[in-house]
Amino acid sequence: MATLLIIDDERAIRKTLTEILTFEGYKIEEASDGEEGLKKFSEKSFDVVLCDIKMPKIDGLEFLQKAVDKNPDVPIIMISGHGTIETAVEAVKKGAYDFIQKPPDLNRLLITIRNAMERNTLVSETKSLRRRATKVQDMIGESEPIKKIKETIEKVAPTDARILITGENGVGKELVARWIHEKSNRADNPLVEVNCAAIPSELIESELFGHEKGSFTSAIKQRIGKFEQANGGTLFLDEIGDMSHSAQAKVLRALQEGKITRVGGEKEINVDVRVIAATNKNLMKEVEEKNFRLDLYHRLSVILIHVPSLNERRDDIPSLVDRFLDDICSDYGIPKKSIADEAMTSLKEYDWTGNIRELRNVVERLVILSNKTITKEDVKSYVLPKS
Ligand SMILES: Nc1ncnc2c1ncn2[C@@H]1O[C@H](COP(=O)(O)OP(=O)(O)OP(=O)(O)O)[C@@H](O)[C@H]1O
Repeated sequence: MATLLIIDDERAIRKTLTEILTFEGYKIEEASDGEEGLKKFSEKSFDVVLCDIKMPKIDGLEFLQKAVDKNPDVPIIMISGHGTIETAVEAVKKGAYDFIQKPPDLNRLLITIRNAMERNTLVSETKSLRRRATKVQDMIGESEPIKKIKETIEKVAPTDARILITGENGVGKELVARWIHEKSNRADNPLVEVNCAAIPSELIESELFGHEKGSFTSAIKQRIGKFEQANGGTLFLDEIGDMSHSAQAKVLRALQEGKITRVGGEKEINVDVRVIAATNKNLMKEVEEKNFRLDLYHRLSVILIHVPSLNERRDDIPSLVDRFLDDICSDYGIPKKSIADEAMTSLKEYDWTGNIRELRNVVERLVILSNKTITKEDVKSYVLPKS
């Protein structure tokens, strides 16, 4: 549900706006002056902010400036009373999305909010495009398993075969999926990622297949699901082992027929999507325990890629550490720190239950806390042994 922040010192205006917008299906938070508004704005994320211009303490313009500094992506609509229209125009020049006049005209208000939300989606879509334009991170490692994974990627990427990637958390499953997409004929189209474990089971179907307006209480407008967004490209279903039974059935149908139906809709929509799935679970065990459908398992696992844990390929640790030192020091804008041989040996022997993600965090910690050269003592002090 979209959340709006209304900042106005006039209680009556806040009350009216809240009533109207709640009725329209928005979730509303109120603030009675710019200061309170700014506090809420910093604490939570909002889809749109409505802000009065004339207020005590921090006024609308000052709020705008500070809010834009904090998060330029949230559209702010100014509410202007008599005599503040010029200020409202100025506010728009300074980054406000638009303004509406008091007393607010209902239609104009709703349209402005809707447009603002749409712009917001565009902004995030452009960002994800930009992210896509940046190069996929190198896959570091010369160990036998990594070499084999790289060879497999070369072979399977150009086909449309579905791939199941298995391995513990933080081993690089997502990176493997990105490389497969990058080297496929679909690379110019989107790679859309869904983390099935992060989405509540009652929302997963709408997330994957979209919904029609009004199909359930919070479905205030039509929404395009991830399958449609990934059309022509790749859909990466991460943590597939956590998907609900009913979503599994629908995904199976989408894979069998290449068609989906939005939640609450009737129309069948053709989708051309290559699915790559990943899981840290033993899916066959999930099948035996009846948590996962065998037919879906077979559909997803034409090619299996297992990414071994870092503890099983310790030879890759030095080159990973070296790359992370490079990246982190350049992010911090400092000369690259070096690492003593003995310190590297300690890192090679450490128990990396958190895999590569943990290794990167540890290297970042060492960069921050150590002097020019990371010593064995640094590793001893800052990388605590696991019991
Ligand atoms: N071979 C590699 N070379 C360089 N960086 C890597 C490599 N493998 C993984 N990483 C980095 O380690 C981090 C974790 O990798 P990734 O997110 O791909 O793991 P994952 O297995 O998908 O984790 P999860 O199961 O928790 O989603 C990322 O920042 C990734 O870029």
